[in-house]
Amino acid sequence: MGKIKYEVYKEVAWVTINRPDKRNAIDYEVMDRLEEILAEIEECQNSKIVVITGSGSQAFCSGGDLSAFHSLVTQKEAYKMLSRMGKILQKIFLFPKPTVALLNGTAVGGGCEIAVSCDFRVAKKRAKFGFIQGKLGITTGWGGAAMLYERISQSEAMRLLMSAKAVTAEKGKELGFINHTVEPENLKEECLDWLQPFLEQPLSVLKAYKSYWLSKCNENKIIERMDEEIYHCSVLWESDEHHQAVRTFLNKNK
Ligand SMILES: CC[C@H](C(=O)O)C(=O)SCCNC(=O)CCNC(=O)[C@H](O)C(C)(C)COP(=O)(O)OP(=O)(O)OC[C@H]1O[C@@H](n2cnc3c(N)ncnc32)[C@H](O)[C@@H]1OP(=O)(O)O
Repeated sequence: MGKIKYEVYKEVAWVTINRPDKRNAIDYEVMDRLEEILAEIEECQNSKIVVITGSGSQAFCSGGDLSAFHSLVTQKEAYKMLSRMGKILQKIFLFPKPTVALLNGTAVGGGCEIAVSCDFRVAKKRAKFGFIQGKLGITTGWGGAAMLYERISQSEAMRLLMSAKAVTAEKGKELGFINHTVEPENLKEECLDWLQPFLEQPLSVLKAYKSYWLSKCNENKIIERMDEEIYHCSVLWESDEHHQAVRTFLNKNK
């Protein structure tokens, strides 16, 4: 089984990051497959909605693979990786079909950026999420802040980003970041139940409503703000604080 599982089931395209032993961290192979699968889903007439989730019961996604990206030292090296994943999240944010992040567990760092790139977030009860990048001496690096400011209020978005703290799905519901919570036992079916009213509409209607939202967003402005954020993260990436924080994490189990 590859690092991403993809199937169409009950008119939903299910995309599952499949690295549970690494808390579904994103590496270059995951990026390769995400690019391929998103292109396939865009053309597919058998799916009306895209759900992105993670394998296992512990994590949705723990962000960038710190082992894989530890070798990126300079701003230029970091920017190449960050901008590649940033383009993937731009594609998800601007995707013509409705998109859903199904948080099957913890979402931290870039994992939250994947979640915020989706139109909706459905979370397992007691899941936690956190834009924790500040603890690594960087900001969000895949455009997550720009997208978060489109999803919830400025002050709550800024609080999540600047505090770099993980919060519960219940708190996320209060903020309007989490749209629905489901019991852990039957995530996929409960998520499908919540999506059922959407699935009763023709794909053409769902795509039209998504396009009205994207018109309001001003796509070019979103892309510009995401690119600016990605560049700033790549500059911070070079800092000793960031490299030390990554070393600390990678040495923690040694
Ligand atoms: C690239 C930039 C990007 C961005 O913002 O644009 C980012 O995402 S920066 C943020 C990067 N992510 C992190 O700092 C999170 C690191 N992981 C954790 O904090 C924890 O693993 C957590 C909370 C996700 C889960 O904790 P838990 O106790 O359940 O698991 P372990 O920590 O014991 O981890 C199990 C196993 O997975 C490996 N792991 C977890 N996260 C990552 C990761 N992001 N990259 C690489 N490897 C990861 C961890 O090392 C353990 O491996 P093992 O071989 O079993 O020791």
